[in-house]
Amino acid sequence: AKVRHHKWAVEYLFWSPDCVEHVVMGINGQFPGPTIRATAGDTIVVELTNKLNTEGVVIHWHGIRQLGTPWADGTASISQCAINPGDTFIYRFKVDRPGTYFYHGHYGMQRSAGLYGSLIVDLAEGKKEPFHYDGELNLLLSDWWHQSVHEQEVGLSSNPFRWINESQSLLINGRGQYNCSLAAKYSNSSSVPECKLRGSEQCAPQILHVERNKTYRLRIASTTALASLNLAIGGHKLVVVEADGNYVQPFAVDDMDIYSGESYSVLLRTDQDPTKNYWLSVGVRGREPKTPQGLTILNYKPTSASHLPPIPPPVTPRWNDTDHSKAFTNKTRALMGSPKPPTTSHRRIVLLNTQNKFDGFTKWAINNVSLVLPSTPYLGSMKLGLKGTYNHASPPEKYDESYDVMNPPVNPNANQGNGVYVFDLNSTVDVILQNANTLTTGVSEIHPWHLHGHDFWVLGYGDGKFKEADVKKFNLKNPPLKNTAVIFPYGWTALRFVADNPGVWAFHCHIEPHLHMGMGVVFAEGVKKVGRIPSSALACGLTARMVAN
Ligand SMILES: O=C1O[C@H]([C@@H](O)CO)C(O)=C1O
Repeated sequence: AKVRHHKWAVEYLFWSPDCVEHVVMGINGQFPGPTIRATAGDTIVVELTNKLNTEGVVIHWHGIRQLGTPWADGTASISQCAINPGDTFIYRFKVDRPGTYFYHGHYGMQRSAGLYGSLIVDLAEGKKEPFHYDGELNLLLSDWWHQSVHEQEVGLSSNPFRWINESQSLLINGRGQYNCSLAAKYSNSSSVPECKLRGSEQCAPQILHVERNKTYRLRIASTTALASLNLAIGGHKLVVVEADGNYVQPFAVDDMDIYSGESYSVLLRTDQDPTKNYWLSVGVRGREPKTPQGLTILNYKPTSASHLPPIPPPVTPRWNDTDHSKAFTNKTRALMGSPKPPTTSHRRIVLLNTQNKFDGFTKWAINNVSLVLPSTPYLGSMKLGLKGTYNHASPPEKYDESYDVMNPPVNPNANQGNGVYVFDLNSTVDVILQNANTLTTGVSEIHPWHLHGHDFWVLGYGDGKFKEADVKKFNLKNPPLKNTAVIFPYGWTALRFVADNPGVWAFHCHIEPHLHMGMGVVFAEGVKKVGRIPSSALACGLTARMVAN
């Protein structure tokens, strides 16, 4: 096993992700940040210097469990203090399992500002993937706004509330086209002109070059702020083989959904006419798509990449065709031989997701509590037994049974809080995520929930209110292991995990403005067993005083 050392500077850059120049949060002069590549068992060291001048920063390694290093999880107010301007923090952690991952900012809305990149862990030497492939292509998907993240944040926390609305563009590896379209000539209604790109522009699509009759592994991760996406490649099938770093029973689809926080590997067989090129398209699901598709080209060598595909890009399924999304999601099953969940759990918590008001401000709340992070990070507070840094009462384990999930809340007023769900170390926990109607009649939204520090088994999805009888329908045979799972509109999702990783862990909606509006909870287990926390992670709030003494 190797130690892979990286020296990074986070800074604002002028950049044109979608051919319009704005400011992005980049790393070492690059947007997206550099790809980290490692082998399972390696140790990754990132020496991160904050060159933002007027704001703190942290980076979360999404999908890496941080076994034994909970202080390296990169969540401001939870695992560490934000790194101050000019300071350097050293992230040091082991990548114990192969898979497709990514990293991103986890302070304020810095992910929306562009602070992200890919993290790919190869199999340890001598080990074999359960599938064959000849080549690899990497796609990191995101959405992009022209309004600055600071303006977005202020709008979300203003009264009256100002929603960020839909993004201006979708980016594939940080590249999209706003004022023009690669596929303008196929569109009869489009008012945008054909893009005239030379290929060297920051917004020029990254062409996917392939050879005929080969199998490619596409590694796809979504770090969108808001959008749920659907990806398709004209004329080609996609065979899904990995989800969130875990192997799945392979299944073939014409198009696939990917929610923010998810990652997949799909196999692509280049078995089509090699004298042509093909569109790869990415479109918005679950919200009325006011954002044009993200596009790039699958180019068969030696055909010229400038030959536009003869047929229009794949049409994204209708945004509100939830059955299509459910059909895809329900196909995901763990690969035979994968670890199975314990057959029973020690504790079940039910988390109602609602949009609420607090003092006139629009919020999201979980069991009527909207999360406000404390100024002293939990990990240090809890390890050192500090009092008064967060709500010590246990947050609610369920919601009022009479609550009508099909209608807007009768009493829309939520509380604010920052209590912790503390689990017995090594206990098995079930979480039922219960969706509901927003403040608007007839609206329930998609929320992809991401758990830090663990994978969970997805035991099932259902419509309406979760009932005790639904337990009988749990899939205990081959539930997929994931770190992010969606709740569908007006539905529930059941998860099971083993609380075996001493630390304090965020569990939240991966839609960044929703988390900003309070849509998250905090889990903890075995904190007394956590090793020595580096003092650089404790340099704020009440823990700073302990370090000073
Ligand atoms: O949090 C949100 O707020 C808006 C809308 O509900 C109110 O404008 C929206 O679509 C969200 O996802």
